[in-house]
Amino acid sequence: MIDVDLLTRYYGKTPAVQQVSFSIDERQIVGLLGHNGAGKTTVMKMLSGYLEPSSGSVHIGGKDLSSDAREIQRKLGYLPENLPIYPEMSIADYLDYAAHLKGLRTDEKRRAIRYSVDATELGGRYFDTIGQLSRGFKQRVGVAQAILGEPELLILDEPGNGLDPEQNEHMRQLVRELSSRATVILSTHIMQEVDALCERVLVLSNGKLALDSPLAALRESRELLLTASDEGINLPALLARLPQIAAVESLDTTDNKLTLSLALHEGTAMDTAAGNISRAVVESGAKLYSLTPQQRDLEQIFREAVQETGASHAA
Ligand SMILES: Nc1ncnc2c1ncn2[C@@H]1O[C@H](COP(=O)(O)OP(=O)(O)OP(=O)(O)O)[C@@H](O)[C@H]1O
Repeated sequence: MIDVDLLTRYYGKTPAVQQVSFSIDERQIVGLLGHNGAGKTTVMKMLSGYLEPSSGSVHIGGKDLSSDAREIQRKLGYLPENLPIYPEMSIADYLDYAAHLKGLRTDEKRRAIRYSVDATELGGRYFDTIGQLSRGFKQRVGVAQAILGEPELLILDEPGNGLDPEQNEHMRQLVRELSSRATVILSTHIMQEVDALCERVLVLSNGKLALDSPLAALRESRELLLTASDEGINLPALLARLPQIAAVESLDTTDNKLTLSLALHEGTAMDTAAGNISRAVVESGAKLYSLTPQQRDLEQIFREAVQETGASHAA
């Protein structure tokens, strides 16, 4: 669906985005993450054809954005970070104008506007002037224009911006619904948003791609926490000899109870490892109290990815 190759953008001499490459399949929800100034908005502007790259290319649906921008933009919905919404217009007039810019014909236009207004729950404010709306409602108007005409690709720069928790949940449901027929790329600072919505994450750091991974692979734990009775056997040494175990760390030994952290080798199936570990503990004569996968902390993973690029950037 999207192929981005060595995308680079300078503002004067400042490199905002450097040699970013990735491909996204149809109907995925991909989160674009990064600290302030990491380059998210610059990437999104380039993907939507509103900013020219200094070098590199973007292909969408097999077409080159640099030569087929108008055609691509008809099938693309873009929610910019700072909405270029006209304060003196009513929602009705603005959406009519946005639909016209998208090249929708009269009959399609009416249907598309009705769908957008219903999906963003703007019906009750349809004839209100945009300038009088709250930040959250303005954001919804921005989303309404982005989804006009059922785009195949949606680029949403901080869609949760300015929304209260209830509106945010509604937004997430809408994004999930839209993703049944569109590819969605959204930028966010909020980890719960990524957790709740995204199948894949791209992390930008200092304009470079620091991480590109399915979320499930990031969540996958390679550590188990074990508690067992302390029967005077050297359980850490015994478990360290199991082929699935890369390292054993003793966390606590109180009240005749051992707490161990067990790191598995890469590629080891959690079920196989857990079966072997529990068998080894029981056969040693100790009582197994618990054996649970340790949750990987997404915030921590992102921090590490950003630190690594920061280090290589500074080097
Ligand atoms: N028009 C501009 N002129 C000069 N520098 C710019 C311009 N727009 C962005 N930059 C710089 O490019 C870098 C990337 O900015 P960008 O807005 O893409 O980051 P971001 O990840 O979207 O940040 P935020 O989360 O704060 O919106 C920053 O160093 C920023 O200062």
